[in-house]
Amino acid sequence: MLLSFLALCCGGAAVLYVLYSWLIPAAVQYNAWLALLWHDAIVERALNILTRSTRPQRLLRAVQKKAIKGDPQSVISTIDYFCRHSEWAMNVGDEKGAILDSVVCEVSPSTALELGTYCGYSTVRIARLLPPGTKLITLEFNPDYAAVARQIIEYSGLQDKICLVEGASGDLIPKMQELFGIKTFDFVFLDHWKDRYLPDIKLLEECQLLRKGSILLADNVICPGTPDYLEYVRNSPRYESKYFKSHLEYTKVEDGLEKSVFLG
Ligand SMILES: C[S@@+](CC[C@H](N)C(=O)[O-])C[C@H]1O[C@@H](n2cnc3c(N)ncnc32)[C@H](O)[C@@H]1O
Repeated sequence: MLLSFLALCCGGAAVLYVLYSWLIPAAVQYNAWLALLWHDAIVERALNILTRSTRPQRLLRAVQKKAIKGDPQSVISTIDYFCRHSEWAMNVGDEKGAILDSVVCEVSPSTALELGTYCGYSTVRIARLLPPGTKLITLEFNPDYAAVARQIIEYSGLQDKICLVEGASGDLIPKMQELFGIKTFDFVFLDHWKDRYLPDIKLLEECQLLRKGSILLADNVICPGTPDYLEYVRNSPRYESKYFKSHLEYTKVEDGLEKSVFLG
């Protein structure tokens, strides 16, 4: 009796071990729907309850513990390591980040806007490549995320190159001229909620914040996806658009960035 009970327990533990350490990680690496459900709905909530902290707070602690203060590259590598080995997070990530880096270097913008800061990963990534004198304006409407992002930006030593504004893109875009004296943006990185991409570039157009040659770079155009935005930039005579194939951050699920040149 005791022996069969022990065998049952061992069998159950073995099944759980195989599920947790092999089957689930393999499934979430390759399936978009499972990846988002597992990382965002299950693991994040469970860890929030178990650790009585939020994912951005855990990410910030990893940076404060492991990254070199004042070294943006070390902050970026620490976040990537944390997201690959401890806990996934919705940063643009290292793979798409390399594409982002090459576009920022190519544009070398004098004025730059980011929609969607989250913990400041892409903000630090972009700001470290900006020419002297350029300030990146980044918008975030979640005050808890903005508070973490401020500390990560400060830790990376790039606070003089970044202006984090708390609020919704739809409210702030029309105020760019009044708040910052911006006439047009050379570079815009879109990485906020996906249903806002299209209304916000139309707003940027309406507010005349795009000039001939302005570059828009949009993340997650495949996963979770931005079909209305893609349809617009790929078919409008006002844009010349190109897709950069990659993967959803820290997974093998297809995702990519859409680079669109505003033609005026
Ligand atoms: C995918 S995350 C950004 C990730 C970040 N760009 C990175 O790569 O490190 C999207 C962020 O956009 C913010 N957000 C979504 N819609 C927004 C809006 N309309 N205005 C401002 N922030 C928004 C969310 O709160 C979230 O923090």
